[in-house]
Amino acid sequence: MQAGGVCVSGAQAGVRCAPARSVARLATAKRTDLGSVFKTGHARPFLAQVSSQVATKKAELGDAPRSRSFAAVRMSAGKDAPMLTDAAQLISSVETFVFDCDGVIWKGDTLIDGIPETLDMLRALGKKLIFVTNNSTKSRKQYGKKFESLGLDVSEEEIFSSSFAAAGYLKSIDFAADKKVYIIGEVGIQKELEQAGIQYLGGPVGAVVVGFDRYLNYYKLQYATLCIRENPGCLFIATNCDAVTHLTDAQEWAGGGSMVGAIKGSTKKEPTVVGKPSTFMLDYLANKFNISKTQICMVGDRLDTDILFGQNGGCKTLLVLSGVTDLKTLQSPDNSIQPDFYTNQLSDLLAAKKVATV
Ligand SMILES: O=C(O)COP(=O)(O)O
Repeated sequence: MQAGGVCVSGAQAGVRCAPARSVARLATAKRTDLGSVFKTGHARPFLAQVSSQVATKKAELGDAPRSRSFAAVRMSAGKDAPMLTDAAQLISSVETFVFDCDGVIWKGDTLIDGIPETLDMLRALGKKLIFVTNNSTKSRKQYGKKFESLGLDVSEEEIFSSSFAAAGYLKSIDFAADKKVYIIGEVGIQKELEQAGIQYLGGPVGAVVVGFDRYLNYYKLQYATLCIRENPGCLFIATNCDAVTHLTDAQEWAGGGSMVGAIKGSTKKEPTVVGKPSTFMLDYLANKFNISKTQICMVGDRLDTDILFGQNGGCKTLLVLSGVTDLKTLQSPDNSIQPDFYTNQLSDLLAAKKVATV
């Protein structure tokens, strides 16, 4: 278990992660609060680095590196995606909506405008709703509580997180019962591994799972590196490679891709990615609910994860501009990932209701 910045798993048991408490404070700070957070002693150099990354991040957004471990990657033929003008037509053309969470449903812990009404409308129209998040910090059960705390009626069975995907992937390959997993990540991965009956404390380590980890430190990097480099057959699994995430709605923060990038750097190995855009979760849920993927509309705010995920699975795709992708990035000549449609935010689908009631 890892709690409050103390690492109590694997080789680094009991090691205090110096900047962890400050990171936790920073996570709840608005941009204007950063000054007071900076005054904390040991956090200053660390936070100075964070601040400069935040300043340059927006310019980098269209350039998130893609893992080569994905299955086939479908790119559109360089034609700009049209803006969604007929929400009713899109809604009637599919049976299921798969929603990304961060940037579509919420930003950090803040609900995006119009979400409850939009979900209610889609449910009233008989659509199946599924929520898929690359953020591995929570288990499906914990996400259920998050939805509830935001006033959304979503059941655990409708939620698929990359923490769940990591455990599901290991089960799907019959991960050896006598081997353990070493986790760079937070409690969500631990809980999902427990649920799947997979051990993650001690050795021998047969797989390293890397997810978003606010308590990352050098010892964790070193232990994961040793396992991957020196344990014969040790797997390197990434929950996701997202460049940024929303710890708060006030700014974007270094995402799970930064932790995965560190291990790629030290091992020179490519991970098996189980989160979006890998189709592992899509295949799983399509199979579980017996849904044809052509009857799914994938809605997301990221091109290189959500939209690619939908396209890799043969789904319709809708990009919303309420998250990390802006219109400029979508329409940049450097962007080769074009959704079927784009719109400002999910609640634009409510236009279908207006049409129906006129
Ligand atoms: O927070 C992340 O890294 C990604 O989360 P998302 O898949 O819900 O957008």
